[in-house]
Amino acid sequence: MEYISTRGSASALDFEGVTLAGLASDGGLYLPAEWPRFSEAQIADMVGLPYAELATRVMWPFVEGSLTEEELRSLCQQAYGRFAHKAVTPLVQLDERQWLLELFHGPTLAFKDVALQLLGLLFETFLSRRQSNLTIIGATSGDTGSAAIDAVAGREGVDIFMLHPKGRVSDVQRRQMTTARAPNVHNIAIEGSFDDAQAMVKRMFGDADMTGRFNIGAVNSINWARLMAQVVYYFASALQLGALHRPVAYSVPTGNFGDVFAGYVAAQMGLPIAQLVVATNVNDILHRALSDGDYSTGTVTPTDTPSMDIQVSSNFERLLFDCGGRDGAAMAEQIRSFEADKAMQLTNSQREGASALFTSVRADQQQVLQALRWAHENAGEVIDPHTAVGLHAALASELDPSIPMVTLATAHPAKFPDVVERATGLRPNLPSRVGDLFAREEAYSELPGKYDAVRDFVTQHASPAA
Ligand SMILES: N[C@@H](CCOP(=O)(O)O)C(=O)O
Repeated sequence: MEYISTRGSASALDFEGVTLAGLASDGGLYLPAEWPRFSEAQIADMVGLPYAELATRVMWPFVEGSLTEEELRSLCQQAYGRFAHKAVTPLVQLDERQWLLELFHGPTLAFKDVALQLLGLLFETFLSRRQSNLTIIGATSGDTGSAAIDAVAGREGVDIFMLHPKGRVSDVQRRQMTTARAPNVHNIAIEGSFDDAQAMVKRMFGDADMTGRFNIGAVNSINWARLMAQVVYYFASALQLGALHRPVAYSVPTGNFGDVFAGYVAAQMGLPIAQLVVATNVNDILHRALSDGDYSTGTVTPTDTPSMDIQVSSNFERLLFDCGGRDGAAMAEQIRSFEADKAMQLTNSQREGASALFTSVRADQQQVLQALRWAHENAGEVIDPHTAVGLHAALASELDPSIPMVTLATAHPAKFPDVVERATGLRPNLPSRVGDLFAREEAYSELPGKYDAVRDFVTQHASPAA
């Protein structure tokens, strides 16, 4: 499989190349040169497979040429063997129509583990093959940070620098990152928002001095391998719900558009998906873009759903590129003008292409609390506030009620105990697998929200390229 950049001028790479590169050298995001498509018979053959085997079948077309099928199978077995539920991503029924897809049974209690547990192993495999090393630079609004740290802490040949917006993640989220004590882990709290952190990460990939000295790598969903691994749970859930006989719809709480873009990829591969509902909080750039074509940033408003407090959604570029005719030069120009004006209008073809599968709903804080209460009172389920954003959107959907609607339950409720308690009166307990989180000592550095400060910190602490 060959991968091309959304901005058209970076060299095409194979799967190993894109996994280690993270972001393309022209600032774009990598995508497969064409979508692999399964036949109905191939999809029917996947029904009932254990998760690791299903993951091997679904991801094989993307990795072929860089791994053998047996190598991929072994990595999937290792990655998904660490999950606390045998099904890895179990479905829970809420009522006749509404379902939850629980994605939080990994080590750090959020959907990010599904991809990052595998990505850690992919890095190890490719780096030892090349006898090389990697300086990972990542940004998190709460969940990616701990999942990435868990995946690479203590691994040979990898340093990780994780930026989080100071004071804007939950206590559990922060502690999950800052209590991980391994010499290759560097947590940095920056002044500013997640968008500021994400912008610094992307800037470092374009900083010739840094890329000349270090092998810079990515763990955010700008890295194609992240999205690829997230495609699998759409297959797992849709097949369980009989998607070969009736399509399934999904409501996806999202900030960086990666999780829902993985659903789009599943649909391109032949999975019968009726609709993807993009669920946002009041930081609603995606909702405005999909409903009015208006992709303009505003100030980030801190909410009860901090992981989604994002105004610049990296993966939206992948959708615009794919729906807009895959014109790299036009995409590069559109992004240049967005970066200058902090605003852009979607083209007609981008709007039409997106509307074939996507719709969107925005949830304010009251609606989030109501959805939390709805799940508890109607189905006896305690959900996290991000999942509640998705559930609010799922309940608002006007789709044919015979189509099952699956809300992605992206995080464990115990990551956000205060909000859950405010809505339901119940304070969820942390599962024992996170251990004595509140007894452990924290360690992190604080830096101003300035690129130069982050660059100097990385320069001082990272190992030079090998
Ligand atoms: N919501 C994320 C933000 C980063 O998103 P990613 O999917 O690109 O890693 C978080 O919790 O950190």
